Amino acid sequence: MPPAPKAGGSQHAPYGLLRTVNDPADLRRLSPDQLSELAAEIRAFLIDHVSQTGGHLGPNLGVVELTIAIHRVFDSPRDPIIFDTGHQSYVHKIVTGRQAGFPDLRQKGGLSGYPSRAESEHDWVENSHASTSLSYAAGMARGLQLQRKPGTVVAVVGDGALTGGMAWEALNNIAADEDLPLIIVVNDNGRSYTPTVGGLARHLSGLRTNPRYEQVLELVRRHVSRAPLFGRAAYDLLHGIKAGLKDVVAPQGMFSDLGMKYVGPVDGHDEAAVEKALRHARQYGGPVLVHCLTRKGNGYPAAENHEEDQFHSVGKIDARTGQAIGGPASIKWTDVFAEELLKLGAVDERVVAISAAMVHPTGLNRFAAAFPDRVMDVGIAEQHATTSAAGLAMAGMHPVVAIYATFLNRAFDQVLMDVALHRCGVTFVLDRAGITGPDGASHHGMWDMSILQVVPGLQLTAPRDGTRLRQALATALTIVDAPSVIRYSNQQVPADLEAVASDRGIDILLRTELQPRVLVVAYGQMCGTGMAVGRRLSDQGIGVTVVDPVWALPVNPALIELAAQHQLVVSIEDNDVVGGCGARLAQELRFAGVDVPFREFGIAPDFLEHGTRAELLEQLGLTSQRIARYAVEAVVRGPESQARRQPNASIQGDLGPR
Ligand SMILES: Cc1ncc(C[n+]2csc(CCOP(=O)(O)OP(=O)(O)O)c2C)c(N)n1
Ligand SMILES: CC(=O)[C@@H](O)[C@H](O)COP(=O)(O)O
Ligand SMILES: [Mg+2]
Repeated sequence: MPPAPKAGGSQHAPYGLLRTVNDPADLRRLSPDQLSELAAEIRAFLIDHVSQTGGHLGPNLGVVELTIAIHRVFDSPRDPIIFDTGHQSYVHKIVTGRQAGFPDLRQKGGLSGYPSRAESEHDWVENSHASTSLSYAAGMARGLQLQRKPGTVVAVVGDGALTGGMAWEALNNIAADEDLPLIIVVNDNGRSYTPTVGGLARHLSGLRTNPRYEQVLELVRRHVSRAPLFGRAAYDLLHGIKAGLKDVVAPQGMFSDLGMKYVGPVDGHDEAAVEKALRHARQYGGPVLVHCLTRKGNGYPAAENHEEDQFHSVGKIDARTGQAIGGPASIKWTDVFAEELLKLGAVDERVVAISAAMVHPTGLNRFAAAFPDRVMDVGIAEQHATTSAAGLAMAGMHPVVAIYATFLNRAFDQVLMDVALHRCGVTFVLDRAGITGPDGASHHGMWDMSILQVVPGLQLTAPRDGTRLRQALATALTIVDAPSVIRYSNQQVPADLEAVASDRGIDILLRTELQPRVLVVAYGQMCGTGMAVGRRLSDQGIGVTVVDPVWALPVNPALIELAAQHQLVVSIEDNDVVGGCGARLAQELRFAGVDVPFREFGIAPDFLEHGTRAELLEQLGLTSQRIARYAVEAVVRGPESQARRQPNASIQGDLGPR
């Protein structure tokens, strides 16, 4: 049990031993007692800091001893250490010289919540999308081999990430290469957010034989090595006993069946035991899978006992109690979706819901409680989720795939070729669309409208408020011959924004008395910004119309006509500006022969650092001030006045300061 942080949260208590650890080499000088003390200090450090900043507290409390052991046995960065998903890399950062950065964890300009190559030579993979580590590791190990470089690649992969398809593509390859210098450390805490699902989870728990398997083995090893038989005979005897034991005490793991050397299961909170297993694995020389049993939130009862997700990801909390700090939870888009799906599902038995290991975060938990056999958690398997949804639709159901926008990226081909090609009525509800903030580059849901707008027949809406979300979900369930997409952010739901008129499905939010010169087309939550732009233009005596297309894809012909009645069109979206809905509208105008100056405002085609949503929107110039300023100058001095500042300016340069 770590020393309890002092009342009132972060005291940044002195961490005597921890302060002496500035590099992994410092770990190798510590005695077993000091290692136990260090683990306790690291736990206290994590609770002390992450309770202040928010972050992945539970996963990191579960890998304290495991990370220490890995850094004592292997020599990072000569031995590259890859963390799958990367949310459990805080301990790795703590022991690789970044303790001082934790007060600014996940804040703009501060420490990333994931590995960061800019931060350290010990970090390799920044992508927070799960199930990729074994592929990176296989490639790196092959690279070391081909260059005849020394070094062993270590991949730390969770039981949840192992349910992802890429992990099995990699395992298939790795198992066939008996010389690959690769150690796979399975961090098996039995959970993703909730208990990990599927046959693999069952198999892993089957491998969690009682620890007696290792003890019995140790006993046999000790006595056999003293027997009169020596050399090969002793080894064969021991090997035969061990294999027999494994069959008797533990089911033969599928990893061994695949040809992988399997070591474990090992108590992942017993640093010495993990170290021993890793040293044994390293001696083997080829790919080895070391199966470590851990507990998410270990050592912090508030996390261990947190039923929903064992503090997988927390906001600011009271370090002593684990209670959330801050005002009453505001109504999020997810809450509105959860409530509406429950209502619609109660009267429409076709509705089934699919999640990729995120039932709670996507708001499906209430539907699951009411209709347990109509929610499928497929594990971290977005591609399977998408194509199995196509299968459900073919069987006459109406599947609703609830998924974070950024994670749909990896299922694009399934949306295109498995859903849309077959005209399947599947509804995708994309949560965390747009700028999400603290999770950084691979978590912003900024590409969905760009990649989805090329899918033939796909219908997409970005609701501007809760009422439009409810209406959108009801409409989506009537679309039975094409994929339908509803996307919204991780923010709280704005107040309803009623239209002053509607024109063939287009909601007109603002129309000045003055002859309208500027048309502002705002998508989703950016309608608020669109209205602010409209008010600024109106205050400057410029006639303006602000509209919400409601269903953004396919482009509504009424919007083309509306654009033709204006001198300038400005689109605003919380999506990559390249290939987004604005770009698609501009293209449709061109195709329709409507020659009106057009400027799209969106997210620059770049990988955005972590920060708050507001900070990043400001940085991107996605503000009403900047957009209105552009529109005024374009209308008053002509769009050419807004020509690119230099002939070869890239899109990024045009969207304001980087
Ligand atoms: C492709 C993808 N889908 C979903 C997620 C969201 N996610 C982040 S961590 C996590 C659970 C990971 O479970 P596991 O690999 O067992 O790691 P643990 O948190 O248990 O240490 C999920 C589903 C993700 N990061 N990537
Ligand atoms: C690591 C990961 O992918 C998730 O844990 C993610 O950080 C959750 O994001 P939210 O906090 O927006 O649910
Ligand atoms: Mg897990």
